Amino acid sequence: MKSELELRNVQQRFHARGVAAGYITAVDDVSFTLAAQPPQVVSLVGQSGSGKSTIARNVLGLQKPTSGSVLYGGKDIFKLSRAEYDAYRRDVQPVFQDPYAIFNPFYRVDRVLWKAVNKFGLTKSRSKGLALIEESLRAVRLEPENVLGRYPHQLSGGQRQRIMLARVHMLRPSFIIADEPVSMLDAQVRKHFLDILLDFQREHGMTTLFITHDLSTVYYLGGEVMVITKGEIVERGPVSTVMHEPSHPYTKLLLDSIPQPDPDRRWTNRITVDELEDQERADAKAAPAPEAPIL
Ligand SMILES: Nc1ncnc2c1ncn2[C@@H]1O[C@H](COP(=O)(O)OP(=O)(O)OP(=O)(O)O)[C@@H](O)[C@H]1O
Repeated sequence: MKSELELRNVQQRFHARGVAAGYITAVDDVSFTLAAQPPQVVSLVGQSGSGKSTIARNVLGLQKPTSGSVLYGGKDIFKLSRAEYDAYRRDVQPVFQDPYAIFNPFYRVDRVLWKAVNKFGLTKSRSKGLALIEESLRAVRLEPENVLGRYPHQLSGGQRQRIMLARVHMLRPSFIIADEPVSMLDAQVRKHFLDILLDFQREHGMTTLFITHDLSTVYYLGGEVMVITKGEIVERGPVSTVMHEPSHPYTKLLLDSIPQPDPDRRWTNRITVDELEDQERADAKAAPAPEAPIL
């Protein structure tokens, strides 16, 4: 049975100097569910510092929330048995922004793929392992002879990212947690990467949580989107609805801040959270005063 990933009232605080409380709340009472079936793409979009990566780290079990829980198949991931944890680690796969940090510069890139074959016991035979690696490289539109045997610095950023996707393809997880995976890639390579994720959804039934600050990427992927600001998810819905009829003022500001590719229309709408607060204060002032309670 395919599992479900759920965040239930997750709060993440970090100690911080120079703030009165002595801590900041990076993630504030966040709850959402990601279903493995039907496979879906859910984007989590928000500005820098809004808490996106912290949520990714919570989901991946890299950071235990201060309170609340992360559930996989209904069980708290921080309380899994060894065997359950191993199953979870295989079924929920990360893809990060900078795969260069994951590759060891002294080893050929093949090692990352062989490690997955061996760690998860995909096959014991070397020839079958190689066949699996080659099949997965082709699935992410890489020619094995062009990448195998090379060192990480001999590949482009887009090729390194696709090697990480080949690893995902071999493991066939139910969930991919992709944290800003395309922000360092140019438009063409970015599109390739997103198309592969969409293939994974359609052909292999994988659900992706796609973390980004870029609304055009969210638009391209489709599916659902969750909008986060200051650690709180303020809106969730189908991408087309949220983009065309945003219900939260922050989402409206985020949409207004998309640069226009028109040289005659200069992009002046820079968005800041302070600006949002100013606008909220102005709205509050403009709103009619609440009626006096009838005593
Ligand atoms: N380990 C940590 N210790 C202290 N503060 C942290 C830690 N990790 C994150 N933070 C703070 O928590 C807040 C949310 O950070 P987070 O990295 O989750 O945001 P983000 O939306 O992913 O930003 P970006 O898009 O820039 O990566 C920020 O104020 C950040 O400085």
